[in-house]
Amino acid sequence: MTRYYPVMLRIEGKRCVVFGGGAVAERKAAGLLEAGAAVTVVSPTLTPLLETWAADGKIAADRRLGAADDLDGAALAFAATDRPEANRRLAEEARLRGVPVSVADDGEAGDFVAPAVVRRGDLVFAVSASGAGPALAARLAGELAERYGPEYGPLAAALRRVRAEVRAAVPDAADRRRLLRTAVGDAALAEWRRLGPDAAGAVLLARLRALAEEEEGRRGRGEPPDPPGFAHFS
Ligand SMILES: C[C@@]1(CC(=O)O)C2=NC(=C\c3[nH]c(c(CCC(=O)O)c3CC(=O)O)Cc3[nH]c(c(CC(=O)O)c3CCC(=O)O)/C=C3\N/C(=C\2)[C@@H](CCC(=O)O)[C@]3(C)CC(=O)O)/[C@H]1CCC(=O)O
Ligand SMILES: NC(=O)c1ccc[n+]([C@@H]2O[C@H](COP(=O)([O-])OP(=O)(O)OC[C@H]3O[C@@H](n4cnc5c(N)ncnc54)[C@H](O)[C@@H]3O)[C@@H](O)[C@H]2O)c1
Repeated sequence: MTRYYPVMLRIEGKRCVVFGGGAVAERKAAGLLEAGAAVTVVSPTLTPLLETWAADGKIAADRRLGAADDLDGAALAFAATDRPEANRRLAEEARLRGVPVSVADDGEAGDFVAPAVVRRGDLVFAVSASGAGPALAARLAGELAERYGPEYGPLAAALRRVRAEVRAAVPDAADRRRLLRTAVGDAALAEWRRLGPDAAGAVLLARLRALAEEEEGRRGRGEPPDPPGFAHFS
């Protein structure tokens, strides 16, 4: 059993090679495109959607069997053919070149595994069962998608601006930390939604200070903080 280390990779514009052109390859290519990668699919056959992406220039497609030199200059590789021997061989070639590779039919044979992903703008949920049960990862990600709907996308964008404002305007570290915790409480999140993405930085900061003062008041009266999970910070 492998204990994986989760990361958020910057792969925009980087060459990512997917071997195979079936449903699994399509899913990996879709995830890579979401992150702006330069995707090359190498496979004798492609799904209709992969064909469309190739025709539209969204991906590069080489309609043939995968070969070792496809890996030259790659940042990531995915061995997602339906041929276990081909996947294993391509994974070995990737490793020789120092290219991290995932293996679709045998997670343990690769350097990394793909999580189930839910994107809400800057907010990204990635769930992994470390190869124990991809369907469980997919199910739990589905639950997160229901709990955290599309409204969390713009909300994260507003929070990014609030945070920039606080970092620029509040020199005291403890004060900053207190404000930035208040900025992710239920009341603040509702406020960022209400004010929308175009509110002036000074307005956002003024609202945040007011909310922090209300919170101080609650704390003074012995009432629970917002959000409740932050109790252990204070
Ligand atoms: C999460 C997700 C992300 C993605 O692919 O982008 C993903 N698999 C998904 C779906 C899925 N995959 C499979 C089923 C059928 C049910 C079942 O078999 O359980 C379903 C469910 C479905 O289709 O609904 C079959 C399967 N998958 C792997 C093997 C081989 C093996 O176990 O080693 C086999 C058997 C093949 C065979 O029998 O021939 C291997 C891997 N699949 C992984 C990721 C990595 C581990 C992640 C983890 O454990 O968390 C890993 C190790 C490598 C990798 O691919 O990175 C995506 C859900 C996306 C979403 O819907 O949100
Ligand atoms: N990791 C996962 O999420 C997951 C999920 C389901 C299945 N699987 C495994 O992944 C494999 C692929 O699944 P699929 O549904 O996409 O299969 P598929 O049969 O739909 O597609 C396989 C693709 O690989 C291509 N191919 C075959 N040999 C090749 C080679 N040497 N080089 C390049 N391309 C080659 C085929 O032309 C085809 O396009 C399955 O065999 C299964 O073992 C993995």
